[in-house]
Amino acid sequence: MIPLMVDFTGRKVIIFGGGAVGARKARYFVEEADVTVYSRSFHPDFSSIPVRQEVLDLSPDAYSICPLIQDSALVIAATSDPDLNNIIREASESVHVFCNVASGNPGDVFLPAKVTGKKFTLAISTIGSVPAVSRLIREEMEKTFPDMDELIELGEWIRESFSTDHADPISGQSILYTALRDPETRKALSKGQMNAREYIRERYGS
Ligand SMILES: C[C@@]1(CC(=O)O)c2cc3[nH]c(cc4nc(cc5[nH]c(cc(n2)[C@H]1CCC(=O)O)[C@@](C)(CC(=O)O)[C@@H]5CCC(=O)O)C(CC(=O)O)=C4CCC(=O)O)c(CCC(=O)O)c3CC(=O)O
Ligand SMILES: NC(=O)C1=CN([C@@H]2O[C@H](COP(=O)(O)OP(=O)(O)OC[C@H]3O[C@@H](n4cnc5c(N)ncnc54)[C@H](O)[C@@H]3O)[C@@H](O)[C@H]2O)C=CC1
Repeated sequence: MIPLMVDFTGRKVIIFGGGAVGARKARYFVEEADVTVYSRSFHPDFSSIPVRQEVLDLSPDAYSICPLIQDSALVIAATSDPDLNNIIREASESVHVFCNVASGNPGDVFLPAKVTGKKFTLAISTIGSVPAVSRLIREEMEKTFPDMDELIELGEWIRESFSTDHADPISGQSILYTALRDPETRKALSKGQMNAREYIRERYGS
């Protein structure tokens, strides 16, 4: 399994199954992708998720599923019937489209737990074994890096303000590398961007 960040803008995501799990997956993609959900019933959460909802009783044969997924970027098999989900997975494979499977044989795509800010995304996965651990790690990351966006903004400023050949005399590493690892930087940052910049100018400025 190889992690990637994928741009789904303008891409089609097809979800089969409109239960709680289908709704969670729809919410995961809806901000970016063009999402259609096929199901014979829809969870109430769908009333607040702007996706195309198609009422359909799916029969367990790949031939009827293939036309629905042909030009999609990702298929999600989230019905409550693992056998049907497996058939959706096989249909996806036959038209060379990636497939995520909620229950049944594992698909070839897993959805991670994620922490997202303005300038970053952290994704955590146990590749299907214990999703509760992914959630635990996600919560730990949120506690450890509440200032991630601030840190990135500071990093951008350091890169603009110091030339790349200006190394820290003590560590010999670049200012960017050293200042981001300096615990005093994080302390200063907790009092604001200007405070952190002032600290870095004093500590690392030439
Ligand atoms: C394979 C995968 C499907 C996929 O690829 O989409 C999958 C499958 C299953 N999840 C199940 C249960 C739970 N899922 C969670 C939570 C999350 N599950 C997510 C992803 C994934 N879940 C993918 C693998 C990701 C990985 O490996 O890390 C997260 C990360 C993202 C998301 O989907 O939102 C989200 C964390 C969100 C957050 O950050 O909070 C919790 C914990 C909780 O909610 O507290 C529980 C209960 C405890 C437990 O069982 O661990 C069950 C058993 C169903 C049953 O039989 O009851 C299955 C089915 C099976 O395992 O067969
Ligand atoms: N991947 C994950 O993160 C998790 C997966 N699961 C598994 O995901 C599956 C779905 O879970 P829920 O959404 O809670 O189930 P659910 O029963 O609430 O929803 C299933 C949906 O599939 C539809 N459906 C089933 N057969 C159909 C058919 N032949 N044609 C058209 N629509 C059909 C139903 O109408 C319903 O809308 C379950 O097998 C569950 O064990 C459960 C928890 C977490």
